[in-house]
Amino acid sequence: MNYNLNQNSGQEEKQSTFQALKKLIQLISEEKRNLWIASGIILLNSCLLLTGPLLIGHTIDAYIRTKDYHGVLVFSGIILSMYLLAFFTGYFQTKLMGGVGQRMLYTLRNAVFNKLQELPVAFFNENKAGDLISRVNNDTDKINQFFSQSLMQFIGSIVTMTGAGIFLLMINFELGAAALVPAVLILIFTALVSPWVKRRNASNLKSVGGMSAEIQESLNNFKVIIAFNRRDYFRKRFDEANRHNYKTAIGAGLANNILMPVYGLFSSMAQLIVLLFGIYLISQGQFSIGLLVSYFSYATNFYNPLRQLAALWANFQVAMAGWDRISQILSMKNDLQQLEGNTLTSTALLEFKHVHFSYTAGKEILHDISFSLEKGKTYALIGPTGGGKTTTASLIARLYDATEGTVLLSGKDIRAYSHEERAAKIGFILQEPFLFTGTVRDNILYGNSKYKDYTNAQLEEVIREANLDALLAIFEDGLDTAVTSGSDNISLGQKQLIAFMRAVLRNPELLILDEATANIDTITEQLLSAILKKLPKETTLVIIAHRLNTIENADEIFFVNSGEVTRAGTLDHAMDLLLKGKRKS
Ligand SMILES: Nc1ncnc2c1ncn2[C@@H]1O[C@H](COP(=O)(O)OP(=O)(O)OP(=O)(O)O)[C@@H](O)[C@H]1O
Repeated sequence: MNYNLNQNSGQEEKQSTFQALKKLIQLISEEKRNLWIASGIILLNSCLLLTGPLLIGHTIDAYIRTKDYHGVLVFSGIILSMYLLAFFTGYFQTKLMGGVGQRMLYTLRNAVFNKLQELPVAFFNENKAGDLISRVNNDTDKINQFFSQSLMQFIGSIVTMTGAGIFLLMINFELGAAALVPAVLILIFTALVSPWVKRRNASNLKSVGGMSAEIQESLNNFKVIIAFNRRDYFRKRFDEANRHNYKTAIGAGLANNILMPVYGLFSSMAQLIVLLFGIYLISQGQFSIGLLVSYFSYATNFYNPLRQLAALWANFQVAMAGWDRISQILSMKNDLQQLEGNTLTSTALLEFKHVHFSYTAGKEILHDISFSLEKGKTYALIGPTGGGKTTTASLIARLYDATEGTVLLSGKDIRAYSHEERAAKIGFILQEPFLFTGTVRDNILYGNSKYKDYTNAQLEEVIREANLDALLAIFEDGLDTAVTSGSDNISLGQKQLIAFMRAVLRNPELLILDEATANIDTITEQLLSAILKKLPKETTLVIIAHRLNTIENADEIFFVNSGEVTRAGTLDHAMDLLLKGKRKS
């Protein structure tokens, strides 16, 4: 599956506006009732507003011209009450739709965020965090804005226009038909320019995503930027992203506003038609002044909402462009699926059978790899930088699936295990451990529900039994030591220790340490090796290390170079291979 959102035009983009809207409404199905109520109110409001001009015309012809002031007063009262009712129902509907919009935003953001949680590592390799944040934050808000502010006006405008159109035709068909000709031209124009308007808005949302990615990257790397004094470089990069966003925003703004003057022009044309044709009909004795006043009112009731629709239609296109970007994420599927009913085919704890792997199509990183790991043994993966050690370990932990060949865990295809089963069996300490804001305790217990209700004293006991107490003692406040976002208050080595404790406490059958001691001093490193020696004897260890002293106790050493894994025999032989490999590269 192509996980790159900016390359993947996605099926979602090809769907019609109607299909897109249908899917969006499905996602917020629990709001359907409120949408119906609000639509009912809009219908009532439009009926109230539409009967107004008819009553005004009637008041002029029946009471003002005959000087029946009692009738004028009664009808003025009726008209005023109708407008007041329309005001209160309008207020209620605005309140209702504001709630709908906010709940929709909540549901959408949850849906997108939950989908992100389901997606594999490959998805995050392909997409920048800043762009994803912009989709979760900004694009969902565009949809909220349309639903909370524009949708009901949109429906209201259409209902009012339809009603006014019917009245125009009913009062005088020829005059009505003539008055509606400009509206037909407007519809054709709108249908023609809408795809262009949507494209302009999509390009603007994309550039907002790009800018957000730029900000995220420079904030993440601010220490390097300051240390290398590259502020100007990043300023320039941000300026370019900002300029691009500015240009696309101007383009989108132009597209969104182009409808307005065109609609205005056609509305004025319609009024001129009504005036000239109406005067002609009065001169022929076929029309009264009262009717012409009502007629003008209906023509205004038809063309004013139409003018409003120009702005609302642009909002709708922005929302649909946002929805396309969101539905691209929602349509992504995790291709690391669980296989059904797999039988035992190997006795080893883990086995690679003719495994090939590519991160991107056409560039193979691992070539036809076969090896097996036995229960309770310690293995080391050594090899030159970029040789494929982390990639091999990532396939052992099923962060990715092999492009070809099979990985077996306890004799079964690794794809036959659920994510929970696999995570319980395999512990992986990454090169760059990631910690969450909280305490050392929160981070140690991350993904480990077994001890979540333990008191600190009970947990300390468990830590002592696992021989990890000397590591915990390194932290000033023990389990309560604060870890802040970005974990800048603790050292890289300390981060590795927390990741180490986290993995060991889960008691996995297979523990992978990818350069897990690279930032740790020699004495603490010896402490870690002692802990590793005391792990349950059936635990299998896979250690990736550049420092060879960390692997001297390995039962077997694999040499990983240029995407090939070979048995390296003794430590001396492995060092020989490593030196040769380095000389070659
Ligand atoms: N996410 C990725 N997308 C594309 N290519 C990648 C990705 N990660 C690694 N590679 C490529 O795969 C190859 C093997 O990388 P890998 O990280 O497995 O090497 P390594 O032996 O662990 O190196 P090191 O000792 O520096 O950690 C490299 O050529 C690298 O450029």
